[in-house]
Amino acid sequence: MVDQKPDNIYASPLDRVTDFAFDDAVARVFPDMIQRSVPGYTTIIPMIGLITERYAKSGTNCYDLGCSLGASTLAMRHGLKNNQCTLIAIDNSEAMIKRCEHYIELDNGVAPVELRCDDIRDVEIENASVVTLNFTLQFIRQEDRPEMLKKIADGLHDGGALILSEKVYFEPSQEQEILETLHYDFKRANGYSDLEISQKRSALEQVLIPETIEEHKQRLLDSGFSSVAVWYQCFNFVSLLAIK
Ligand SMILES: C[S@@+](CC[C@H](N)C(=O)[O-])C[C@H]1O[C@@H](n2cnc3c(N)ncnc32)[C@H](O)[C@@H]1O
Ligand SMILES: O=C(O)C(=O)C[C@]1(C(=O)O)C=C[C@@H](O)C=C1
Repeated sequence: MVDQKPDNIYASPLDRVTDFAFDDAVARVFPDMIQRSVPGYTTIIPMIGLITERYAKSGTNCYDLGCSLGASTLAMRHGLKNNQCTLIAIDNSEAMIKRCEHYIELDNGVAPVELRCDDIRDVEIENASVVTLNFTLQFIRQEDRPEMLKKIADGLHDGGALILSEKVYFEPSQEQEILETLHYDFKRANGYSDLEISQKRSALEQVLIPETIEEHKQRLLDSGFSSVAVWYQCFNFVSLLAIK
């Protein structure tokens, strides 16, 4: 078993809250952290498998960009049971990749998985039928996002799919306030204290930059995708399916 712990990273008062990073401490608590923090995560993961099954084509590559511990990777792998594809999972956090290796070893899927520790902005996307960005693009600098999405669209075959899950924000601000409040209610219902919520909020402020659903849709269309649908939303977390 890979050792994993409950998330109490922000439970005690910190003198100074530093920027959130995907380091060893986060990697150790990550399964607990993401499930308790992202409304709908436990629904989105199996649906990534289902979407992969529909769009994957034998003889192509499937990519999971920002794979963390491989939850989305393994969902994709299970969706590949009827296809001969190579699954390429990439993350630039060494702590995540080291642990991800163990989770992949423990899994009984058959599709070969290539695990790479690399910056997804620097890797080539080629001969692809399915690409997943499950809560990763939000951590990429905004000015780098158009090029990243254009590279993905260029690397996909016609009819190929990008699954893009993101935290989003809303305009007008009243809508934002309602959905953000419900997100914090979700965290509280999952056992996070007000202190944990506020310290994590400060840690993420400069690191996780959400955009509106409209901005995401327009940029995907501008990047070369022919259609974009929101297939899932819970509060301020959404998942889009973009088809080339
Ligand atoms: C919220 S997690 C992704 C969760 C994962 N996809 C899942 O479904 O469980 C975001 C991941 O993106 C990775 N990441 C952020 N920026 C990256 C970059 N430029 N290149 C590669 N990975 C990156 C982080 O290290 C982190 O593991
Ligand atoms: O928005 C928040 O408050 C979160 O905790 C979200 C979020 C995410 O969307 O990735 C941020 C960091 C961790 O990876 C887990 C969850």
